[in-house]
Amino acid sequence: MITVDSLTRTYGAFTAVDDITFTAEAGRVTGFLGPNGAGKSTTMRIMVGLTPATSGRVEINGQRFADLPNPGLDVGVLLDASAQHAGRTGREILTVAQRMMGLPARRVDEILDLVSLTETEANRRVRHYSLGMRQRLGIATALLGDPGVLILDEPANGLDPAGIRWMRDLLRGYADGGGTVLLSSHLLHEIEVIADDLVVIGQGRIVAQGTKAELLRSAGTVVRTADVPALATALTAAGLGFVPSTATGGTDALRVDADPAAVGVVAQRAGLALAELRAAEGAGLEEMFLELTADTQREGAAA
Ligand SMILES: Nc1ncnc2c1ncn2[C@@H]1O[C@H](COP(=O)(O)OP(=O)(O)OP(=O)(O)O)[C@@H](O)[C@H]1O
Repeated sequence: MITVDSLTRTYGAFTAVDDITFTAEAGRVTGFLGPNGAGKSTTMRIMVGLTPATSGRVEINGQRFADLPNPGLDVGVLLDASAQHAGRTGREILTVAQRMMGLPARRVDEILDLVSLTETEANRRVRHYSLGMRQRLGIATALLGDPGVLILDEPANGLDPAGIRWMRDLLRGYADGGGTVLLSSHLLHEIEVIADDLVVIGQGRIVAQGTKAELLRSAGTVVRTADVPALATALTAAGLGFVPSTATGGTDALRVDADPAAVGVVAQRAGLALAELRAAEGAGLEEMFLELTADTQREGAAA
């Protein structure tokens, strides 16, 4: 379990992480989601002692990272897959880590097998690795000490669809076995399929958090009709909030902050024919993400 308590990090007058509090639970995959520059990497760097917090604290299974005697046995970390020594082979990098953690030599072969890096690939220098291979090696290093907690910053970056699927299955199995997984992404779709819980951050502040199911539920209803202005008038008269929806791919839809039954009643009373009426679910989460972070984005749209 990872506990983040009132964490703040400032750089001069700039607040990169602004009083954030959340928990990543054991047995669950927690997605840490936010647009570029939101503060995800800074938070993760603080978690593993690479950046000091200005205030607040982080505990990993009840202990500060700095107090863990052999951190690799408690927490696996992948912050930047390209930050590996380019002149070493994958096997050498894992062997150094294996020795530092005091693990048996056979663990290197086990882990290479687990991340599907072949013998030939393992003996190649990292400068010749593709980004996807670097991610696999980074995940291998994180998993080497069989830790109970994984902290992964954008781990799907550079993986092809089969690689993403592989990683998803691996992390799912890890969490199902009782592990804690915290993974960040600025891509909602990447995280939506794998996360059980979501923490959404924008401009250093948490803008939403909860189980994925809860956040999906709160996404409302997508409703499509040929006469959007009339529907908008009826919804306003009924006191229901709404925004234009892109979920249907057209401009003839709204997303309403109410359940489908309530929206259906409003439409029926207004004598409007509906082409579509459904819970917003996955599509709604994307809109919610864009909406939640719209005020706080620095670098344009998130996905
Ligand atoms: N050492 C530093 N000095 C000054 N500002 C910094 C420093 N490190 C990070 N920042 C700023 O803090 C903010 C948060 O950066 P961070 O890297 O944590 O964002 P992020 O959510 O990980 O973004 P991305 O998805 O782009 O990786 C950014 O505006 C960044 O420029």
